[in-house]
Amino acid sequence: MTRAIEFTNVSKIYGSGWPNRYRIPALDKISLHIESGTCHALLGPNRSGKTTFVKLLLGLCKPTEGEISRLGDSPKNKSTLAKIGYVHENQLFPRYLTARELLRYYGSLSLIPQSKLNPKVDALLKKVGLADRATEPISRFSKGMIQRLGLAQSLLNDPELLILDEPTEGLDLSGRQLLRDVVHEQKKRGATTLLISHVFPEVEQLCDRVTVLVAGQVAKQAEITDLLRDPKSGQPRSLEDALRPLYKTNNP
Ligand SMILES: Nc1ncnc2c1ncn2[C@@H]1O[C@H](COP(=O)(O)OP(=O)(O)OP(=O)(O)O)[C@@H](O)[C@H]1O
Repeated sequence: MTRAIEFTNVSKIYGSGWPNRYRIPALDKISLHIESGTCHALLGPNRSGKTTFVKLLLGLCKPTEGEISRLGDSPKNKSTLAKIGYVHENQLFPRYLTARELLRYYGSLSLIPQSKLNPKVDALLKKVGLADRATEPISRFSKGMIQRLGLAQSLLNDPELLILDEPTEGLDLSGRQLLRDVVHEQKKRGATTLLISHVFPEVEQLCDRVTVLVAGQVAKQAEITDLLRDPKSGQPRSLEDALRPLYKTNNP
């Protein structure tokens, strides 16, 4: 198995004030890898460093120390961004564009040839349940509709790595099923999904493996099947029960 993501001894300290009067440690020498073709959950209490991990992965900020490999390359190599899809819990799109215009715009940025773009956009609008509202401006869309549009946008380039950052916020039951279908399709294609979530049942359903960050450090890494069984009694248990002790830990 190849590794889609690899962090080796990565730390990130934010500087704040002038000149860096306050130093805020967000990640502290974390090492972890994520195998290609799996769905991996990144969990942890508030301010444990999850967003910082994603920002480093996307090359939006630089590590203070350590090495990062993304799809076999450094995040400094921007060309691998074309192989990544990203969904954020609060998608911000130009509200005057229609759903179809928005997807065409992002598709052009992904260098999808024009001949393939229109059929692809129409297929994705259908997939996420927005085909009947494709020509309306996004300003008329509900939160769930915008989340669905964000999911469509993240799939335009058939991503090798799909990052889902709190993706179910605002999604109804069928939207959540859609998300499950998308993750299963990713796996079938041998593509990787990274899910950042506070919704444990969703993680139980979707993920193969889990990493829990606490106070900027890796507090646990395990197969989901191992976590869903109490090691002492052998009885089944929920992910929430398995991870509760880690969420009681105080952040720095
Ligand atoms: N741009 C920044 N400047 C200074 N400190 C920051 C910055 N971004 C994040 N931090 C700090 O880094 C730490 C980790 O934040 P981060 O957003 O990575 O956590 P998180 O696990 O995503 O939290 P949450 O679950 O609350 O979204 C926090 O103490 C936060 O205040």
